[in-house]
Amino acid sequence: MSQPPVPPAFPPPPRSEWAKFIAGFGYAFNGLWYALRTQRNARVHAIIATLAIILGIVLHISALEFAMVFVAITGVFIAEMFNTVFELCIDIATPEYHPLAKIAKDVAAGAVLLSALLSIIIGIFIFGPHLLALFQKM
Ligand SMILES: Nc1ncnc2c1ncn2[C@@H]1O[C@H](COP(=O)(O)OP(=O)(O)OP(=O)(O)O)[C@@H](O)[C@H]1O
Repeated sequence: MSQPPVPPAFPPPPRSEWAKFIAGFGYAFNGLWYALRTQRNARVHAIIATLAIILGIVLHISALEFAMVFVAITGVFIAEMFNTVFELCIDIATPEYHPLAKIAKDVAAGAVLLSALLSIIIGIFIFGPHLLALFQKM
């Protein structure tokens, strides 16, 4: 009996090295979009990041301060995306309850929490003095 055609596990490899390089960006943006689309925390980070950037513009923070704000924003996103990767890998490996799966997911979530706390501290150090100066002027 003839077998139905098996779909390729991955998209067929692009031809040239340049096409592979460009396709790599496409895959990376797919990953970024997946995280924003499916992860509630990533969307909350995106809203807070936008507000922080607007506040930075309004308060005229320096270029170095902006650089720190972007480091904090990117750090939280990177942690959130790795957390998503771990969750997906754990769900593939252990769809049922497993105490080690629980620990792995909790540790990954802890890393996101840590990066969020760090960004709050950075935010206080950067925006605090500007907001204080603003209120003293009033
Ligand atoms: N397979 C499992 N075995 C044991 N405990 C699990 C398992 N899957 C999830 N858990 C527990 O449930 C918690 C939440 O897991 P879940 O995968 O729903 O993550 P989440 O934080 O809700 O994900 P999201 O970031 O998508 O909202 C984990 O931190 C872990 O304590």
